[in-house]
Amino acid sequence: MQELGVVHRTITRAAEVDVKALSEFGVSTIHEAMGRLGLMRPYIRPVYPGAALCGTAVTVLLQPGDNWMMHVAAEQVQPGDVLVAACTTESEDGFFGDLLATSLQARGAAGLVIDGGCRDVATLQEMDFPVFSRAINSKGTVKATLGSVNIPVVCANALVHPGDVVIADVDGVVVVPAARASDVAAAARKREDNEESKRRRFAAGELGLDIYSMREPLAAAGLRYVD
Ligand SMILES: O=C([O-])CC(=O)C(=O)O
Ligand SMILES: [Mg+2]
Repeated sequence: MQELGVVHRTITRAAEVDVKALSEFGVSTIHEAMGRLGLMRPYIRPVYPGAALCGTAVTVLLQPGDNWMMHVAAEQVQPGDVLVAACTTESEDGFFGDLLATSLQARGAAGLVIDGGCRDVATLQEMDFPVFSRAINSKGTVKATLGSVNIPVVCANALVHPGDVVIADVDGVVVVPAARASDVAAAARKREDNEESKRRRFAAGELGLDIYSMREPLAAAGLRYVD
């Protein structure tokens, strides 16, 4: 996050096949599958119900109150990319709205994750352009200060390199490093299959106490039942 005034035009995106594989899983499953890593802070929320996205990161570092770099970043977006916008300091300004969304959508973007504010939300919902932000805020921004595009950024506590896979749904936002995308997708599949068998047992009335063999360790820990 140190390099200002630069646009990296060549980035290595995660393989399409891995992005597609990851798109089949929810954020919680992927976060667990990668060893409980990669989550953004939970204050990043979808701006409308049902918003969800999965794609490769194009990153942008913004200055507070200034969305100049969003327009610079738009040119670097390719179909299937998710724009990930970090800010040099905490800011809830309305950096993004339906005009920028129209531009990104025209370039095939899969959505936006921004550690800042977003506006024009009703139109974004109509457009079905998924945005995850820290605030919904009408407050306008100027175009005067350089940031950077496609540098590694920290967005809501998550380190994001250009080309990483970003997945967002109602549970939150998770970032999978491009080099781990294939392994994490395989681990997520395994986890989901395992959960499905547990789901069936819970539905049939079995208790977690028995499914997870908890009775013995609970007794060893001194748990007493009083009738
Ligand atoms: O224009 C801006 O600065 C942000 C906005 O509202 C839009 O993109 O529609
Ligand atoms: Mg607007």
